[in-house]
Amino acid sequence: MASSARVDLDGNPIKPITICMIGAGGFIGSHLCEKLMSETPHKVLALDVYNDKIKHLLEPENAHPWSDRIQFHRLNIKQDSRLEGLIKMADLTINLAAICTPADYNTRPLDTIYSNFIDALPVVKYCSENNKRLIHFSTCEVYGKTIGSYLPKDSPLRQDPAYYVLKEDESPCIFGSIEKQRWSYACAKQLIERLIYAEGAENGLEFTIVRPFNWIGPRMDFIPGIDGPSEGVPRVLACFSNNLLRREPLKLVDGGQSQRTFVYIKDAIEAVMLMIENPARANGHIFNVGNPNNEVTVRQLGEMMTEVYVKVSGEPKLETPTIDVSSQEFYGVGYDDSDKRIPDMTIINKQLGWNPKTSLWDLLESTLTYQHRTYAEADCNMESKQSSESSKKKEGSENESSYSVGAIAAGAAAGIGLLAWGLSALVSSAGSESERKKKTMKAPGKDDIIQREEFERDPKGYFRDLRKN
Ligand SMILES: NC(=O)c1ccc[n+]([C@@H]2O[C@H](COP(=O)([O-])OP(=O)(O)OC[C@H]3O[C@@H](n4cnc5c(N)ncnc54)[C@H](O)[C@@H]3O)[C@@H](O)[C@H]2O)c1
Ligand SMILES: O=C(O)[C@H]1O[C@H](OP(=O)(O)OP(=O)(O)OC[C@H]2O[C@@H](n3ccc(=O)[nH]c3=O)[C@H](O)[C@@H]2O)[C@H](O)[C@@H](O)[C@@H]1O
Repeated sequence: MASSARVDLDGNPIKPITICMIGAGGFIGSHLCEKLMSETPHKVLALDVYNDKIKHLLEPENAHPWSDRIQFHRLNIKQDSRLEGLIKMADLTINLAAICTPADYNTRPLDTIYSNFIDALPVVKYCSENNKRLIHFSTCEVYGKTIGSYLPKDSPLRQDPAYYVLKEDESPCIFGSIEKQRWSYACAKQLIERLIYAEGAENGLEFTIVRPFNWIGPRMDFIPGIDGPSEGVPRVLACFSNNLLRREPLKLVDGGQSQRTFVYIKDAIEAVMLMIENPARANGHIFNVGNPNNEVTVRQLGEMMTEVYVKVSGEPKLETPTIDVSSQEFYGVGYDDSDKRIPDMTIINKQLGWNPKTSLWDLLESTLTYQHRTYAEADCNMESKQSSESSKKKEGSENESSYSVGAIAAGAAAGIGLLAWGLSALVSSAGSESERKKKTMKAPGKDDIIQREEFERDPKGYFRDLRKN
């Protein structure tokens, strides 16, 4: 609970501050808001186009002790004159807003570049001009590919950490050619990092840059056809969760050979909290935030998620749990990939004493338990539609076990995540006859459908119009 006796890493009392959080309604923002509300006295001005992932923190009927400490402002930072005023009202701005799903980088490169560079410019400018501290969310993708990936496949140097460990102050940023539009995101993020760094050097902007390395957990992205467009392609955790929920084989892009390190969102949020509350130690730094101990190939991730899902759902494993797809088929022309991402932890360790704690198995178990409860148990099987009322009651009475009360309460009571683009999604699996199953999904909230439908009708036009402004 919030307490006035809280101290920073140097033993100084932490004063309550006001935070302007842009992109507060997203995956990371929702977890950060939850943490700030439940464990600190800080105030949050939460800015986003959507708020469905933080609705459970905002609803007055829940009579939260923090209701006077969080205020939602529905605005698009591309075109809203309220932005500067909100930044001025706060002590600290945290910018999370971005297009950050790889499926968009090569198919909507203009929107990706505008979102990650142009739209962030006014935020940096207002912070610099008004002497406000900025924590900006960049990405591990700024490192691009490892130096080792350019060595011959059988070179022993590929095993040498000097050729693959990614260091904030030493590693180069290695992207593919311009035709490989995958790198539009990384390149835009790199340039905004350079701009922020230059504002610090020339104009004294107090900044911290965060480079997340595949943070995963509950509420990440969307499940296509349930709380996102049926043709949408989210990040890998949601892609694989979707396949598992629908009893379809997991799709391994180009054989699933790329390697990633995954960190649990709750561990990563601890690192952000340390940055927020220790400005003297965090200002002027770029921090890798990841878990070097949780490295797997995407194929191994798929296999582990399959095993964990069998455990948490009680459903049998598919006869064919994975299939290979080419990146061109899955993402389209211009896709490319980061081969390996091991974060060096020296700087964050030295400055903030932070270390990740949760193993990959544990974080997948808690995340897939959430996914299963939120999505699978909210579905009604076609064949047993009549019994849906009793199952809804069961869903409402579920107790929280491995994840936060807030998240589960949101999933169960408010149907969080179940916003839906359509009233129902009929899904048939690609497995054997016994595994085949049809599902209808729960009805979404009316406001959410209207908002999302507008965007889904013409996402390109939506962003194109905004660019004109
Ligand atoms: N999740 C990760 O592991 C990860 C990894 C690397 C980098 N990041 C970076 O962290 C940040 C947050 O990521 P996330 O995973 O929470 O993504 P997210 O998509 O869940 O959240 C981003 C939020 O920003 C909002 N937003 C986008 N454009 C906006 C605009 N113009 N005006 C107002 N709101 C807008 C979106 O509505 C969304 O709620 C991003 O900058 C992303 O590039 C995340
Ligand atoms: O999370 C991060 O740290 C950063 O990396 C992500 O990029 P990436 O890891 O490539 O994105 P994912 O969608 O999570 O894909 C991971 C890997 O799984 C593969 N994949 C994805 C989806 C799928 O169904 N199957 C599959 O094999 C992809 O090709 C890729 O190799 C995104 O760019 C950002 O959210 C973020 O900046």
